[in-house]
Parts: sequence; structure tokens; C-alpha cells
Amino acid sequence: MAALLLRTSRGLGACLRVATGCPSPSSCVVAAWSSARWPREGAVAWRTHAQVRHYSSSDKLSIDMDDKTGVAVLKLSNPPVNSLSLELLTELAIGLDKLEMNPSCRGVIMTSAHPHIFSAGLDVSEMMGKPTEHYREFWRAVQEMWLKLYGSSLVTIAAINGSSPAGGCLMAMCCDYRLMADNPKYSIGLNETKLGIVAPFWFRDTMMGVVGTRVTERSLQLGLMYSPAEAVHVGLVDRTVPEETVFEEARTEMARWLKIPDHARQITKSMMRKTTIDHLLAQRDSDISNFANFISKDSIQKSLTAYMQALRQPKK
Ligand SMILES: CCCC/C=C\CC(=O)SCCNC(=O)CCNC(=O)[C@H](O)C(C)(C)COP(=O)(O)OP(=O)(O)OC[C@H]1O[C@@H](n2cnc3c(N)ncnc32)[C@H](O)[C@@H]1OP(=O)(O)O
Repeated sequence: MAALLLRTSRGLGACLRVATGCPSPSSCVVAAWSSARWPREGAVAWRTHAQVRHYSSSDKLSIDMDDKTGVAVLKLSNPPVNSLSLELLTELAIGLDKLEMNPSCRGVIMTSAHPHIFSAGLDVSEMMGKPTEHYREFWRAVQEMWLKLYGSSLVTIAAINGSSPAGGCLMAMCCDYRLMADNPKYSIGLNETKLGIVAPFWFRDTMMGVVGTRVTERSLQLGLMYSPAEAVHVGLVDRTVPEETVFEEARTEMARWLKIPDHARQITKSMMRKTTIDHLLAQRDSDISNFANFISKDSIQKSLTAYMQALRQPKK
């Protein structure tokens, strides 16, 4: 059973089942079955070039999987700023799920198709002037993307080739390793308080896992955005590299991680992240209600409107 699990159902939950004994054999069987049926008909457009398979059901995200190296490249492609709309979040969760189920996939490099911006974070327009049901659906999609990325058993490397505020920083922090272009014009951080909103506990926990409690407390309260050099200094980014080499450096870093036997690395990763994941899973519905209530408040809607207006002003 352990060997079967490792090959077929590889989320971090499955890794810990291998270590501790599988409490849910039926879910393991379902995962193996859906893996065998992937890709689902109609859901995915396929092209095959030698050993590189391109699959995507959206023009906002491209995923190229190289069967020979076991490395997939996931590129965000939602102009102008790769904001995380409901559609893109949904595509991300589906794409990550497919990679997780693909037995030849061992690692993912996440990057942006657009120069200068990794991701502007959550699409603010999804959080403004919409009915409560929309906020609930949107927030569930944010949670789902986080669960898939933070809970991935694959090696995940963020090749941060531009600015990465808020939800963009969250995605990067979910990865196992972060490389950032050394361009001082770029910045990264959780700036939620500057929009008058509050990063939820699982954003906080993710950041604490990367930079520790003190830096998280200061960064979150002040909504700090860090230059690439500052981000390395506080441990938010592992290293900066010349802008034109971000992707190649990510590949080299990936090769280093792939030298570690998958099962040992996966179980270790699972041990590190399981408590944080379980915390959200236990409070998923109340977290959605909290978000929907908070974001619907008039005062918060006014704050977001003012922030977006300021963003639209010509830059000095
Ligand atoms: C209770 C809630 C808890 C958690 C919630 C939220 C987490 C989040 O992720 S909230 C989103 C926070 N994001 C930001 O604050 C980023 C804001 N954007 C920027 O700082 C800059 O746009 C950026 C540095 C990314 C890029 O700068 P520029 O290249 O100079 O582009 P522009 O600023 O001119 O923007 C172009 C265009 O995009 C619109 N935009 C930018 N960010 C967003 C966004 N996050 N959502 C929606 N739209 C966004 C911007 O308004 C411009 O629009 P137009 O003026 O209509 O062209």
C-alpha cells in the first residue's frame, strides 16, 4: 500500500499516510483511478512536442511538463498584472492537481509570462461590489489554490521575475524555494493592511514558516513591501539573481532538490506543513464566512475603492 500511495496519490496528506498508515484507503483508490483517467476529456487541450507536454484549459495559465526531467513549468499569464481572478485561481488549483497526479512529475517551477510582474495578488475587483455568494466562491478558490500549492508533494520553486505583492507573495511563500530578480524596482511582501484589509491566519502562518514570528509580525502590521535585497535579508527570498538568469537559476536549483529521494523529502515537507494545513481545513467554512462578512462591510468597500483609485493615478 505504501509504495502504491507514493506513486499515485502524492499530496502531502498522502505522504503522511505513508509514514503513519493510511487512514482512508478509499480516497487513495479514488486518487489512483482519477490519475489513470487523466487528462479528462474536454477539460484540457493537449499538444505533444517530443517529451514536453503542454496542457492548459485557459489562456491565463500555461503548464509545460517535461516527461524526461520530471519538471513542469507553470507560467502565470493574466495581463496586465497577473492578478488572481476567480478564473485564474480555479485554473491554478486544477493544474496543480493534475501535476500532483502525474506520476512522472517531480517538480514545478512557477513564474510569470510577463516581464516585471510576478503577480499583483488577488484581483481586487473580485472583492468589490459583488454579492456575498460571489465573495464566498472567490474565497473558497483562494483557499483551494493555497491548499494545492502549499500542500504539494512536488518540489516547488518560485522564479520571481517581477513584483509580487500580497497574494503574489503568498504563492511564492508556498513554494519550497524562492529566487528573485535582483532589480531594485521590484518588491515583494504582504501589504494587506495598506488596503485596509487583514491577511487571514493561514497567510500569517505561511509567512511565519518562512521568516519567523518577529519579521512576520512587523511585516504584517506595517504591510511592508521589500526590495529583492531586503527580502533576502529577512529570509523572505532565498537568493537574488541577475534578472535574465532567473529561470535558468531556478532550473539549476531544481536539479539540486531532485537529487534527494522523493519519499524522504516529501515526508519531511509534510511534517513541516501539516499543522498549518490542518488548521485551515478545520476552519475552512468559518474562514469563508469571516471573509465574506468582512469584505462586505461598507467601510472595507470604501477602503478598497480608495486604494484602487489611488492605484489608477499617474505614477510620479
Ligand atoms: C480580508 C482579505 C484578506 C486578504 C486579501 C488580499 C490579498 C491580496 O492579494 S489583495 C491585492 C493586493 N495587491 C496589491 O496591492 C497590488 C496592487 N498593484 C500594484 O502595486 C501595481 O499594480 C503593480 C506593482 C502590481 C504593477 O504596477 P504597474 O506595472 O505600474 O501597473 P499599474 O499599477 O498601472 O496597474 C495596471 C492595471 O492593473 C490594475 N491592478 C493592479 N493590481 C491589481 C489587483 N491586485 N487587482 C485588480 N487590478 C489590479 C490597476 O488598477 C491598473 O488598472 P487600469 O488603471 O484599469 O489599467
